[in-house]
Amino acid sequence: MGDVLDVREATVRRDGRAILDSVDWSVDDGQRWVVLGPNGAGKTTLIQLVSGRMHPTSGSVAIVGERLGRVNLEDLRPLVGTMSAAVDARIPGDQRAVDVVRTAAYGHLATWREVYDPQDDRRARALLAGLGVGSLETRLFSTLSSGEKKRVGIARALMPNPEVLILDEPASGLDLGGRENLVETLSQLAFDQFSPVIVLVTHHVEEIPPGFTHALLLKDGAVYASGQIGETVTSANLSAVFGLNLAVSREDGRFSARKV
Ligand SMILES: Nc1ncnc2c1ncn2[C@@H]1O[C@H](COP(=O)(O)OP(=O)(O)OP(=O)(O)O)[C@@H](O)[C@H]1O
Repeated sequence: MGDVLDVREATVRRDGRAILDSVDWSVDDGQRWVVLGPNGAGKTTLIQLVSGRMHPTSGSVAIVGERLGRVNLEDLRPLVGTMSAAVDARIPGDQRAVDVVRTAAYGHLATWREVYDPQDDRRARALLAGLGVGSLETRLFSTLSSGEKKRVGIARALMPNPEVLILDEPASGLDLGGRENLVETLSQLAFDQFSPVIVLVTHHVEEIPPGFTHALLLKDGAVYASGQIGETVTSANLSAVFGLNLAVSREDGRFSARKV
């Protein structure tokens, strides 16, 4: 039983089809997970379950011991911070970076009152600085580059001090430099013992930051493999999941994969 996330035989049915099929997943404190799988494998659906945005059709999902269905989804949401393109798209562009982050303390997307707790203010600025965008705190969100927006989005997700940080394809759309810089920042977060549990959804093994400990491979809505990252992100497993012969290698904590 996972003490932070506990998913048991979770099935989600849509249009008569199991888009998530009897998924078991246990996540404990201190773990950093990557979720991999081809398009349509069910990654987004699983993330919606464990961030309290959707109920399973059958089976159970518990977040820090609180089981979906027994508590209000609204009460569970502050436990999970999410950074995704979908959340980014809802952030009003006329908000300053620091406001985008500190409003998250109250679950809002935009400033709705002028007076903030100075502690929130300090925390928002410290998170921006920690993510390397401290100098941009007064810039309007709409004027930030894609990479800068992603860093502000991660600071925002961390603001309520969640138990779980979910990063849904954080490197998508970034150029090579932006990706490498973000992977480095995420690696620092992964190695930081004070970071919450981290779940990273990605399509590319090159985007797995050093320091990640576990991997979950999804195929056709079901778990194909799950466990320690080195034993799970293997040539045999990825070849089976993606349906082509892949050679996976790992150097200095970084993975790469190519067709053979
Ligand atoms: N509301 C819905 N109704 C019907 N089918 C759905 C619904 N939501 C998702 N699906 C289907 O469920 C499957 C899994 O979708 P999901 O978005 O979870 O996959 P994913 O692994 O995140 O894919 P991608 O990598 O393309 O983002 C897909 O085939 C999708 O079309």
